[in-house]
Amino acid sequence: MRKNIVAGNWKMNNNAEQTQQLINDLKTAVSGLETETRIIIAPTFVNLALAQNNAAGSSIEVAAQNMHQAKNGAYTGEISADMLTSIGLQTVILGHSERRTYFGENDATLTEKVTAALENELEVIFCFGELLEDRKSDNHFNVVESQLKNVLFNLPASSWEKIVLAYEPVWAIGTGETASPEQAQEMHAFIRSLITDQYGAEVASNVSILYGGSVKPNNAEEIFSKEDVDGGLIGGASLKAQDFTAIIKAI
Ligand SMILES: O=C[C@H](O)COP(=O)(O)O
Repeated sequence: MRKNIVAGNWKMNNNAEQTQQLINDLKTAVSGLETETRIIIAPTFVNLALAQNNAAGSSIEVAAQNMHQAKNGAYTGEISADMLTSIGLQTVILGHSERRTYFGENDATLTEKVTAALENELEVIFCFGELLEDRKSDNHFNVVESQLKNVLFNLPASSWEKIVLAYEPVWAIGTGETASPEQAQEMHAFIRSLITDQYGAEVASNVSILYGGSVKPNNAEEIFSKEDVDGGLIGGASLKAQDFTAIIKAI
């Protein structure tokens, strides 16, 4: 049975002190919550170990925002899957649109990254989604289908236990504009149907599909109420303990 997940992608925000403070605030806020929802935060690389230590003993899981596909070697500035698991991390976000846009990540790179993550037994939160021009030209289903098929559909069915999907229409990220709950549901149902066609109903029904793109306390409940929306990948609103907690409570 798939789980609801609320994951906060902190992006390039919060120094060490702010990381510690936000985790402390979050721990207090979620300590009394009776929820089955998985709560994940993804601080910047340099603060992952600190976050891991601070979150220990709470229900907050820590994830990385990215990793390199190589095992190790001369890749200045990069971080390997083994380095992440060595500090106790179990989850990595891959394929975020900011990585695709600003750092040139594409289907080929992401195939390598997903493979390396899974080989190291990391869970992958795989992000994908169409640009505004794709939606305007009614090409959004094709774009999403190819992003998924090119990177994930060669995996064996067993690997899907370690895959979480995050549909993030690029036009809704950080813009204050969200997909309507109906648009999100329409796309999430389409994604689940693609997985059903490729892997069968059991795999499809067990995959958590998160929505990301300007999810806030005031719109989370309506988006999360949709049948195929299993939570969210939250950017801006994950930087305030109160807002992030309100979003967790909205499931
Ligand atoms: O990873 C999170 C997404 O990019 C959403 O960011 P946002 O909530 O600031 O729009």
